[in-house]
Amino acid sequence: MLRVRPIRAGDAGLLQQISREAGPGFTSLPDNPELLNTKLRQSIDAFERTHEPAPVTYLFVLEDTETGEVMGTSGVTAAVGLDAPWYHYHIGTIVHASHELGIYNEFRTLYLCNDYTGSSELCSLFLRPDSRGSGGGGLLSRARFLFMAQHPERFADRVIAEMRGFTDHDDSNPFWEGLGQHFFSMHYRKADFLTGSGNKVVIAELMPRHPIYIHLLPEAAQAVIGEVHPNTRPACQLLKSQGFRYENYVDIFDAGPTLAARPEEIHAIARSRCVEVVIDSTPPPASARPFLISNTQCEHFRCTQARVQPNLKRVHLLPEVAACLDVSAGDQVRLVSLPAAAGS
Ligand SMILES: CC(C)(COP(=O)(O)OP(=O)(O)OC[C@H]1O[C@@H](n2cnc3c(N)ncnc32)[C@H](O)[C@@H]1OP(=O)(O)O)[C@@H](O)C(=O)NCCC(=O)NCCSC(=O)CCC(=O)O
Ligand SMILES: NC(=[NH2+])NCCC[C@H](N)C(=O)O
Repeated sequence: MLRVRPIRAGDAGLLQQISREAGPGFTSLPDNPELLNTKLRQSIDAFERTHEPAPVTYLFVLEDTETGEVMGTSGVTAAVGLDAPWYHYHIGTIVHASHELGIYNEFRTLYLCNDYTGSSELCSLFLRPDSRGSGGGGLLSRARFLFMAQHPERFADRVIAEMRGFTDHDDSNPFWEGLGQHFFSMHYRKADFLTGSGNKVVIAELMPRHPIYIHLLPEAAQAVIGEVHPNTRPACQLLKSQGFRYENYVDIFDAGPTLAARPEEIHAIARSRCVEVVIDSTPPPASARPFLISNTQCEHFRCTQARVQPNLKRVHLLPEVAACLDVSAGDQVRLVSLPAAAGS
């Protein structure tokens, strides 16, 4: 069975492999073994010791319980912008009009801002390419919501996700070429790496702070504002189907869109509930529907998908599903129903 669990020291190799495979724009996992090991250690520490919305990242992995193979990651930072400013461009409107001359013009502008300060941020969603298209990506993405529903005191009252922006075949980004490049004379790949290595603030301080009129940017730069990387469309779709929306905030380097939602608007958080486990070897009835199910632990968090038919108080789990979740009869599990296509 596939399950999501917190990352452990033994998963260092997977993190490194993913950071190499993901390429530029996957800012949160830069290709640098030392930085990745620090992220891994901080995540282990966060599960064990942090109890409030602090600038710590919880990292999860997708594991095949039969083979022990790990094939993907996802993460959530409990609160961003509390130790260093967290920047976005907000797309606004400025009107220039002269009644006298009969001229009226609306211009779209980019405003540098810190509006998402203090939010929780979903990040680091990646499934190894040969495992895609079979439901693992959905499990990795949504498992975080059951964790957040179970441990709400650790997270903020707004959740965001910065979607990776568009890149050309040569790994360049037209928005960066049209704007950031003028202030740094550095390839997007390098600026992106510096950002992921914790230098985002240094870079941001060198970015223009005054509103930028979008129509003065090169057309290629304008065209990718709010556009996601083609490989990131499934990640975007997974969040939109959970209630996330684009509020006209984009990344200051590659103009990728940021999605946002309140926890109570996120379907898997708002609709999930806890029930008691009954272990039962009888196969579930044909009418059983796919559910996302997790245990209620923190550092021993486990989450999987299975067809079940819970009532208000209890759910019958096959022994292998209970083993996958590390739960026994009488324990509580948290569950929420999935779209029919997601849990096969
Ligand atoms: C994102 C994942 C993990 C998703 O895994 P899979 O590709 O297996 O997903 P899937 O199950 O096939 O599809 C998930 C949902 O997307 C839909 N879908 C598939 N292809 C699509 C496309 N081209 N355009 C729009 N929607 C698409 C499917 O119908 C399904 O929707 P339904 O469920 O509605 O049927 C993977 O694609 C990946 O590793 N991508 C490359 C890395 C990346 O760019 N990661 C995001 C970085 S941005 C980030 O990390 C922040 C966001 C975050 O952390 O969540
Ligand atoms: N616009 C961006 N490149 N933002 C960073 C997006 C990448 C993604 N959120 C990550 O976890 O790495």
